[in-house]
Amino acid sequence: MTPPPPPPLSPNPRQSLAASLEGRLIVSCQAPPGDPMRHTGTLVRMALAAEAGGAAAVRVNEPEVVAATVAAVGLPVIGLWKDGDTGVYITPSVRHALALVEAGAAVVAADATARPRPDGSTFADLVAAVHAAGAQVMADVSTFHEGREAAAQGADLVATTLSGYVPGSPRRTEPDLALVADLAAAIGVPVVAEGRIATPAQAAAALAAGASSVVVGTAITAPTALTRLFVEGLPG
Ligand SMILES: CC(=O)N[C@H](C=O)[C@@H](O)[C@H](O)[C@H](O)COP(=O)(O)O
Repeated sequence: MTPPPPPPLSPNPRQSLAASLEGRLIVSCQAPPGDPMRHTGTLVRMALAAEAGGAAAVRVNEPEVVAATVAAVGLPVIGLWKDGDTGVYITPSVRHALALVEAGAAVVAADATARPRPDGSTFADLVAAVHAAGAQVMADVSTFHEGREAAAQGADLVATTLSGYVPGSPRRTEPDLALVADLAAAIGVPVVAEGRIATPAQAAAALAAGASSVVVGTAITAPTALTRLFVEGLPG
């Protein structure tokens, strides 16, 4: 009797998530404090629209919104938890990170700059805790050095999110494609281009610079900021 065929190899979830994002768009569905769009049901609808439009994943703020998005949307959810707006405010502690995993985030995005974290932990502590809980980590960095360190500390993805937004990182109006290119040439984990990508051409340029995927937020999901841009562009 011929033996039964071996069971199919179980896919490595880490590799399969990275593969599902390769060359694709991630939509950041967030709204700042006080914005009329900052409403869980509204943010979930933004994520559904991103899914309908062909996005590969969504990036979502706060555990409650992560949980509601996971329940309604069939895409991987990259969760972050913004707490405050100075210093380390994107998923600043291990507690914040684990709350996002508990809410169903497949990936936790967290500040991976060298600045002190409020719970005294290191970025490596956060990576270890998130991995032990079964999720992956996207390191939000502002410089090449931080990106290389984050990869060495076990980050699964490195994103240019904080370039231009921390002390010592010059304010910019354009995406930091030089940082994308430098990181992509130097580190062995996927580099995500994020921050000020405002057009499809800029998204394509980010991929050409070596990004494995591209996050777009404001240009897709921020009607208040976009309205203001048009209003300020009018004469008088
Ligand atoms: C610096 C910071 O706190 N960035 C945040 C990170 O989650 C969001 O406010 C941005 O909207 C997001 O990075 C996407 O960028 P853009 O909206 O430029 O496409």
